[in-house]
Order: sequence, then structure tokens, then C-alpha cells
Amino acid sequence: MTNTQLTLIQIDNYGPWTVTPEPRREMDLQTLQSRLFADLAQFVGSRDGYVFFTRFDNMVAVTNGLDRTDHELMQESIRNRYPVTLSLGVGVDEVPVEALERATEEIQLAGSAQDGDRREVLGGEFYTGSATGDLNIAHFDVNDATGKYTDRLNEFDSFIHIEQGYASLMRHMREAHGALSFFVGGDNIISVCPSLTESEYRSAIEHVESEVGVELKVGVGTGESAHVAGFAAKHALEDCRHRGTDVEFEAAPAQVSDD
Ligand SMILES: Nc1nc2c(ncn2[C@@H]2O[C@H](COP(=O)(O)OP(=O)(O)OP(=O)(O)O)[C@@H](O)[C@H]2O)c(=O)[nH]1
Repeated sequence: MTNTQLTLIQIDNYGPWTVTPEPRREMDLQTLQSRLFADLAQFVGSRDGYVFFTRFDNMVAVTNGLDRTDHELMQESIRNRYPVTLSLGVGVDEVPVEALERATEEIQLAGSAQDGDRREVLGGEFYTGSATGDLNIAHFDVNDATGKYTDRLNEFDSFIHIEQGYASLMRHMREAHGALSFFVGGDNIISVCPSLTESEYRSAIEHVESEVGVELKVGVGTGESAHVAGFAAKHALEDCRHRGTDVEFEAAPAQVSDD
């Protein structure tokens, strides 16, 4: 059984801030958002979690291994260095979308994203265990994106193909399995999944190919943290490349014991 701990990260009162006292230069907002994402990626990543930029004003992090103190430190560090603050909601469930629902409730019940006096909410449930089966990460990749798109089409038309594949996959994984899929650049999509069978992954790949004509392969890893599971998924994806297969699983290597 999986135990996924997810954190919803929401910038407090960001909409009004972007237009006060008048609209701010767009590239300044883009710089702030991408630097904030980079800092959160470093903070969460150094504790073996993953964070996804989603809409930048709201981000989703896989935070198994990060406790309440880590979350408080994240808020403090951003408050000290940025003109904005963060609210954090945390949820745990076997099904990733259910964990996100709980995390979201924590923030939504405390007020609106655009309430001037709702700041730095921190609420929810933390998972204190750590088992190798806690997280399933699936790393999807478009087959030969370089040959089919990057080396043949202009960047915008390549982007349309990749985004269509992403839109089709993210909807299917959400609706069929409660899995959360995030575009991470290039032709890569990372899905945080409950336990799924090989045929369920194959159906997802077939669904995307029949709906939008984009061919995918997927490596699936499990582990006690997003990093461990995600790293195993990357190895499984390499196995797909070497074996010419479309779905491969790889468990995280066993921990080396001191005794
Ligand atoms: N975020 C992320 N991006 C990656 C990773 N590996 C490759 N990419 C991106 O994906 C792009 C395409 O690389 P590949 O997927 O290796 O190339 P491909 O042409 O699709 O070839 P095959 O995957 O072997 O079919 C690269 O330019 C990178 O932007 C990864 O592990 N993580």
C-alpha cells in the first residue's frame, strides 16, 4: 500500500500583489516565480522530496520525509527573502488526489487565496512512517521526441504535440487512477501514482496514442521518498530504452545496513 504525503504550496494574496499599486512588469513576475520555484526545488529536493511548478502561484510537492518543522522552516526562509509569503496544506493518502484534496481543504477552510489577512497557514496531517512501498513514481517520456519533433518542427509546433500528450495523459491518470501527472520539461511527465499494474500503465499509453497520436514509454519506481522512487523510475526508463519496451518497473535498491 502506498502512503503519499503531498503539500499544496500557495502564495498568499498573490493576485492583488501583482497589480498593487499598479500592474507589475511581466518579466519581473516571471523572475520571481521561477526563482521561488528554484528555491523550493532546492529546499524540498535536498530533503529527498519533489516539487512541481503547476501554475507557479500554486505548487504541489511530494513531501514524504518532511515534517512540520521542515514546513515551518520553508515558510520562514521564503518570508525572510521574498516579498510574498506561503501557505502550506499537507495531506496523506494511498491515492495521491485524495492526499491533495486534504491538503487543499486545510488552506481553503482558512480563507481565500486573495484574503489580505490569511497568511502563512500551516495545517494538515504528516506521515511519520517510512517504508519502501510508500511512493510510486512513474516517469513518462515521448518516444523519439528529438527525431519526430525537435529536429523537424519549429519549437511552437513541437510544443503543441508535447502539450497534447501531456493533457491527454494527465486527464486519464487523474480520472482512471487518482494519479497526479506533471510536465517537467522537454518531453517528460512525472506521475505520482497509487499501486498500478503493468496493464494499467499500458492502457494509459494506448489511450494517449489513440487520442492524440503521441507515443509514450514509462519507467516506474517505488521508494520511501520521491527522490528514491523517482530515481528508480529513471533507471526503469533506461531499461525501456535498452530493451525496446514501453513499460518497466524498478524497485529502489535495498538500503545498505551498517551491521
Ligand atoms: N526533466 C527531465 N527532462 C529530461 C530528462 N531526460 C531528458 N529530458 C528532456 O527530454 C528531452 C528529450 O530527450 P530524450 O527523451 O532523451 O530524447 P528522445 O528523442 O525522446 O529519445 P528517447 O527518449 O530515447 O526515445 C531533452 O532535451 C530534455 O529536455 C529527465 O530525466 N528529466
